[in-house]
Amino acid sequence: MANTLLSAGASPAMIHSINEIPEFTPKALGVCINAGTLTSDWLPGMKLAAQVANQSKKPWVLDPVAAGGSSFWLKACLELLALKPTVVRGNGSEILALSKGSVDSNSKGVDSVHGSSDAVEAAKSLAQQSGSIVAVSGAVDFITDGDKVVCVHNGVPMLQKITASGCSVTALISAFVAVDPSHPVEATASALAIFGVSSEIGMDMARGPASLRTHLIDSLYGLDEATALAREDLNGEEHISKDVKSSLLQARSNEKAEKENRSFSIHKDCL
Ligand SMILES: Nc1ncnc2c1ncn2[C@@H]1O[C@H](COP(=O)(O)OP(=O)(O)OP(=O)(O)O)[C@@H](O)[C@H]1O
Ligand SMILES: Cc1ncsc1CCO
Ligand SMILES: [Mg+2]
Repeated sequence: MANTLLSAGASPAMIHSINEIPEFTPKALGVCINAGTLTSDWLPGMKLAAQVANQSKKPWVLDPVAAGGSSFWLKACLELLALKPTVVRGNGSEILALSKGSVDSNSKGVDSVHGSSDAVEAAKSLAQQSGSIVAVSGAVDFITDGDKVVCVHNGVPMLQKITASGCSVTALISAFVAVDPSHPVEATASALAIFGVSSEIGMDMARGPASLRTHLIDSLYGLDEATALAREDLNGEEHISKDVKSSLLQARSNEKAEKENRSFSIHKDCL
C-alpha cells in the first residue's frame, strides 16, 4: 500500500497507535482506514482517526476488508461506516455484506465470492444509506454516489493473485480524494483507472503475481500523461500525470473506448 502511494507521488505514514492520532491525523491531507488484520486493540484507534479526520475536515476512505467474513469484522466495519467515510471501496462480497448488514455464510474472508456487477445495486443502496461514495472493485469497477454509477474497465485478472492489491487501490483513492475532496466520485474513478492502467502495462512485463507487483509499481511510477490519455482514450480536456495532484480524470461515456473495454463509461451504457 505504502509503495503504491509513494510511486504515485503521495507521502504515506502508517499509524496504529491511538496515542498518535490526535497529533498526527490533522497533519495528513487524507486518511485511509483498512480493516484487514483487525484486532479489538486497533479498532479504537481507527475510530478516533475517523473522528479526527472529520473534525479536521479531511477526507477519509474505508476499506472494509472481509466485512462479511466474521461477526467481529462486520460489526467493526459497520461501526466505521457509521463515522461517515468520504469513500468506501470494497470487493463485491464486502459491499454486499455491508449493504445487507449480515455475515455471508459462503464468505471466504478476504477474497470475493461475488462479481462486482452482482453488487452494483447494493453499492447504490449503501451509498444512499451511508452518504458515502461507494466503489465496488472487480473485473469492472463501479463507483456510485447512490444516483449515478461510473464504470472503470481497466485492470488485469492477475491482480486477484496479489494480496492487498485492493488495499493498495483504496490507498490510492485516499490520495486522489485528498487532493480533490470536492469531486470524490471523479477522484475515486481516476484512482481505479490509473491503478488499472498501471497493472495492464505491468502485466506486459510480468511472469506471474510477484513480478506483476513489481512492474505495477514501476508502471505507476513511470506513468505519464500521454500514456494515460492514450490508454484511457480520453479527450483533450482531461489532464492526467503521474503526480496525483494533477491526475484527476473526469468520468465520461465513450462508445469507442467502451468497445475496446478500456475506459470509463456510465453505468447504463456499460452493463
Ligand atoms: N477480473 C479482474 N479483471 C481486471 N481487474 C481486476 C479483476 N479483479 C480485480 N481487479 C482489479 O484489482 C484491483 C483489486 O480489486 P479486488 O476486487 O481484487 O480487491 P480486493 O478483493 O479487496 O483485494 P485484496 O483484498 O487482495 O486487497 C482493482 O483495481 C480491480 O479493478
Ligand atoms: C490476506 C489478508 N488477510 C487479512 S487482510 C489481507 C490482505 C488483503 O486484503
Ligand atoms: Mg480487500
